[in-house]
Amino acid sequence: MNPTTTGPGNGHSRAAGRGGAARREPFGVRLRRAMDTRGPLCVGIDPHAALLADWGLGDDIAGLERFTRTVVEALADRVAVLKPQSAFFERFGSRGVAVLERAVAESRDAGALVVMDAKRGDIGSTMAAYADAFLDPSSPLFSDALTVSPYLGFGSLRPALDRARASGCGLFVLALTSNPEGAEVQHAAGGDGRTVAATVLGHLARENAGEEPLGPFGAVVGATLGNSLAGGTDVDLDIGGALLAPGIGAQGATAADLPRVFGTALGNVLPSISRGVLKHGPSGEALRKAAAAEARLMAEALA
Ligand SMILES: O=c1ccn([C@@H]2O[C@H](COP(=O)(O)O)[C@@H](O)[C@H]2O)c(=O)[nH]1
Repeated sequence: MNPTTTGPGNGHSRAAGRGGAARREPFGVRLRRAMDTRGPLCVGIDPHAALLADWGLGDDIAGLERFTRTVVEALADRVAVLKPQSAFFERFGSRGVAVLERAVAESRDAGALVVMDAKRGDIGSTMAAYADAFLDPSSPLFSDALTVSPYLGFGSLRPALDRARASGCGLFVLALTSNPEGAEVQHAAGGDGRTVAATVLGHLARENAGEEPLGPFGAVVGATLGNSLAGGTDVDLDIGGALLAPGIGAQGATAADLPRVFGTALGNVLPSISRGVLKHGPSGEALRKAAAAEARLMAEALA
């Protein structure tokens, strides 16, 4: 992470407008550049009730507003990616969503890429509406990328895949999640004998084929997976897209786990930390120091 970075690092300029009348560079190009110049780190904006209390804030809209503004002002001009967790905003209803809208716009204006962690997934016709909500440049929640769930069938994501590509955006598709319960679905074998995770990753590799330096479609693969991918699995993480790796910090994984989990795909990993950085607030300076230290650790681990 370059602490002196202040300009837009996301291929988006005010001149082009937030939605961007000019054609946006593909997400994989923008993400690679952001990781290379700002450091390979995604910081999650997860305003847990417990964190609001730790920061001396109320579990109310004013607390949510202050928390979010502090994180965006401290980090959006220097970290590669910010990842607001939509659930923590939705729980305050429309006023929480308004805070989220401002956070997305201000983060992007300050140069961070925004991955909206909303984990949407539905039948194709409804996926088209989710694509309108998060991947249409005219939407108030327009983000650089969206997390999506493939468990209604990878093909049900088609409207979001197409919209993301057309808008210069990306998707992160759940493949091997960081929580222990994920294995019962993701390691299950389908009719062809392949695990669900391998099938999802195979689809992503095909969608990204020919895209350099990274395709627009990434996978979520938890940093918590330990040795579970070491030999004897059908999982291939070389999908030509980024691997968003949550689970570092509060969920127990560390930078030292990354080489073991990701093997030859290590160079495409985007480590993600929420509480592990946010616990250093409410001081903006302390948040910046924590994020810079994590970015350094991650860069070393991925080198
Ligand atoms: O497999 C997954 C997918 C998403 N997440 C999300 O990342 C953050 C993790 O927060 P920490 O405080 O760093 O544990 C959170 O928003 C999750 O919903 C994940 O953890 N695992």
